[in-house]
Amino acid sequence: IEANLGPMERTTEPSMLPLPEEFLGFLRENNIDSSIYGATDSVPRYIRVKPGNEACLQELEAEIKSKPLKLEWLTGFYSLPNNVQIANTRLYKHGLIYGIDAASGAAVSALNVLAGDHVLDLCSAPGAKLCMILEILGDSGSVTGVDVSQHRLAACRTMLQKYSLGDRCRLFVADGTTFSLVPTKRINYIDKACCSTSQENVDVFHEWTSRRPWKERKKTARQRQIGFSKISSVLQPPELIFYGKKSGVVGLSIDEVFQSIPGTDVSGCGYDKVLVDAECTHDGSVRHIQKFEQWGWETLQQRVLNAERTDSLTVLQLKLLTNGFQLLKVGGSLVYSTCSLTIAQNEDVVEQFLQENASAVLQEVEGAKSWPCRSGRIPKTLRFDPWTSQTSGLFVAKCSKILADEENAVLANADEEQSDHNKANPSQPYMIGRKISKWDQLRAEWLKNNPSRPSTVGPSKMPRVLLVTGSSSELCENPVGDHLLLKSIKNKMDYDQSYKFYRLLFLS
Ligand SMILES: C[S@@+](CC[C@H](N)C(=O)[O-])C[C@H]1O[C@@H](n2cnc3c(N)ncnc32)[C@H](O)[C@@H]1O
Repeated sequence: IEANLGPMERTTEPSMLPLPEEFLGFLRENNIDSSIYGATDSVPRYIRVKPGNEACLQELEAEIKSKPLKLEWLTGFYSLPNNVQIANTRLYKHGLIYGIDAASGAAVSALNVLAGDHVLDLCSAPGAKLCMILEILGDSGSVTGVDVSQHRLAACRTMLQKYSLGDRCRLFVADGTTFSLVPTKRINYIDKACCSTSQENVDVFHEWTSRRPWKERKKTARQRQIGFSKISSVLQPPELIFYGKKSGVVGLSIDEVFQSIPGTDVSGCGYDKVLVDAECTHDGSVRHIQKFEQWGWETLQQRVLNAERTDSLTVLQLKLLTNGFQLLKVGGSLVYSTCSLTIAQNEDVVEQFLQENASAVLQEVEGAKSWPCRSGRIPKTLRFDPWTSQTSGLFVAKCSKILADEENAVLANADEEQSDHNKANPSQPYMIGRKISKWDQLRAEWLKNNPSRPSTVGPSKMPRVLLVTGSSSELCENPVGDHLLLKSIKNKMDYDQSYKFYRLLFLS
């Protein structure tokens, strides 16, 4: 594994921390070098400066008596000696700088957020990455932050308010594995028939305030509950704990904001960018591990290493990644990151996800060639660690959502097909695209060049079967139309199955 990961520049010095035996066992099991916990002194403290406030850094320098060093590889980031405290400085108190590790900044940068994007941050609390996304977004688009922990998300809300970044943000306490709300701006694209919108609820969201009377909050919660039972079968409805003036919520009815899109329909109206900064064992976060010195090393076993927790974590990570991808629009990008250095929580999760999702394609992270990080075990994935990067440990993988390859090929020939189609004699069989010759050779080459997308599915190596069917080569104006087409194919398959032509085990 180490050979695949590439060399980690390190010393053989053991950790200076009195790590407990169970933790050392966990590190050995996962091939993680315990000396990273001795590298804490060489990992600087990083700050990000709100764009346009770089000139104030001289004032910071005078206050902390140390010069912030500009990070050449990451815009807006500066490093400080790790023993410097910024909490009492004017810039920090006025929300012009905030602490965020450079590796975390790289994960956000990998997302390549553009003006106007609608972004989903599926595990957003306490919110450093969310703040950075909002800063990059500026005055367009929206960000939806989701976290299962109410108190952590409340801290995130405080952060947004302190840094005056909440205008385009909405925050939901919800389970990221089942969250299913798309950006409200995209709702027009959805066939209203699939999401019943009640006309009885005429109440709309007014500007958010933390001082809404208790009665009003209760009324809203009750209406939302009613709306939800009509719209979706999700058991625990998301709780909206904050929304900014331009987050797309103000002026909408409860039904409109809590419109849940069933299953695969989301592709046409989903988010442009999704960040899944998943819950993990935090073993790469050297500062986090250091804190157990104060919290007591015995709690590390229960908080980090509990076997039940670590086993179910990979299941949770895969579910978060899968649901995040489900909510991504076709053509959008998703970044999966964790602050664990284990293979199980990173490459293994990504590999399994790619096997199960044919429309997910791993992408090279733009600009990463100049970043001080290593490649993960899967090409195109990145690993940051204290020795190589002088940052906390972080794994980053980026993927995009494409139409299935075959559909792409059909689209590429769309013009050609269109003219053929116009000339076609309806009594003759209709052919899509060019005739494919040398099929077996092409297939073998493709499989060799795409090892992450094998011809089999899952550990039992079921063959992956592609069913090609045909319809008009013009895309349906409404994405639901294409979904209905897929449903009609499934009906045909079910019919075949019921007559035992073949057994339908998977349909993706
Ligand atoms: C690594 S932290 C995220 C850090 C955050 N992105 C930031 O930059 O500050 C992981 C978060 O995932 C949240 N989490 C755990 N299980 C979740 C779930 N099922 N759905 C959504 N969030 C979850 C945790 O509460 C925690 O806040």
